[in-house]
Amino acid sequence: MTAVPTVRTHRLTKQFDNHIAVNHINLQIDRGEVYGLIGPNGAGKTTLIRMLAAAEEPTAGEIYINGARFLRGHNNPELKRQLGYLPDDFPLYDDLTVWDYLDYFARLYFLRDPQRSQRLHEVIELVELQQKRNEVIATLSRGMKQRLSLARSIIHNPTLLLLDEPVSGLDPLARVQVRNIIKSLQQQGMTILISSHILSDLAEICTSIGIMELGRLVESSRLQELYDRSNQDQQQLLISTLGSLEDLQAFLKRSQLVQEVELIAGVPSVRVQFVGSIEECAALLKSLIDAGIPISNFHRTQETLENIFLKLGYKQTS
Ligand SMILES: Nc1ncnc2c1ncn2[C@@H]1O[C@H](COP(=O)(O)OP(=O)(O)OP(=O)(O)O)[C@@H](O)[C@H]1O
Repeated sequence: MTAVPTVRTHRLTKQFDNHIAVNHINLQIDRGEVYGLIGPNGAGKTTLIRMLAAAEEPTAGEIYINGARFLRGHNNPELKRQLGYLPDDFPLYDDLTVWDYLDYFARLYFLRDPQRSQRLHEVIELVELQQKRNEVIATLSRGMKQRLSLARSIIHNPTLLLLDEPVSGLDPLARVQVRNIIKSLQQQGMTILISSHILSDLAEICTSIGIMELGRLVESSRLQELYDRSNQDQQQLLISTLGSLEDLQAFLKRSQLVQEVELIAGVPSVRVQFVGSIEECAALLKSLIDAGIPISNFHRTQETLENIFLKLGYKQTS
């Protein structure tokens, strides 16, 4: 029996006046995935996330969370209990302490003591705000505030966490901290949907990627599949030798699968554009060794998610 996906949508659509912001989207996110949603400004990511979070009513289509359907015009309390949502502009209450703020939200979810206090300790530890527990929110840095918002969105231990641009405006260290929290939540079994324009961050944490363009989901794949597909067309190899660079270059140029060989300044290495499969790549390495060329490094580089996105040719909205 196949497992029920955590999120499934069927022809999900949102129209604002004459503008279709989300257009017949069939999305599936399996349990335990970290699903990265990317796409240019105005592609419809926020609108899609808001519909999944029950913050926006769809114009048409269906949403299923863990197999149960969101009912139109119904409060869906059981389903909402399974959702955590961090919008990109959620207000914090500056005068409250970290503890009181989280306690307030825990009460909204009817968590009772001693479980409520225990859960507060857990999430405060997870987002590393133990030292700031009794500080008022106004005194926190931007990164700390974002970690606190993340703690608020998971206080009720949801199965699905929806994060809309959670790292925008954060410095590199603060982004690492948020990434680490997301990794911990995934290890605890949470399914996470995250939108971001910082593709290098998504590449670090995501298991799958969806690309939106003009309201449509134009790509939805496992991250590894995207990498494999992009590597099928062309790969870059970095090869170093202890011997003569000229011999190495001449040998490589005889291979029909090598399109270009470029010397790298200052080091005994070449950069090679290679158009073969991974097996042919292994065969190239073997042939170099068989030919007696002393190879000291042979590295097949991974295309970045950013390059894959650009190579796929997705365009900006107007
Ligand atoms: N409440 C609304 N009323 C009218 N149009 C809206 C509304 N919300 C969003 N839109 C429009 O729907 C389209 C999709 O917007 P959305 O915010 O979902 O895109 P996005 O991919 O999240 O963009 P960004 O990356 O800039 O956050 C845009 O053209 C936007 O102007």
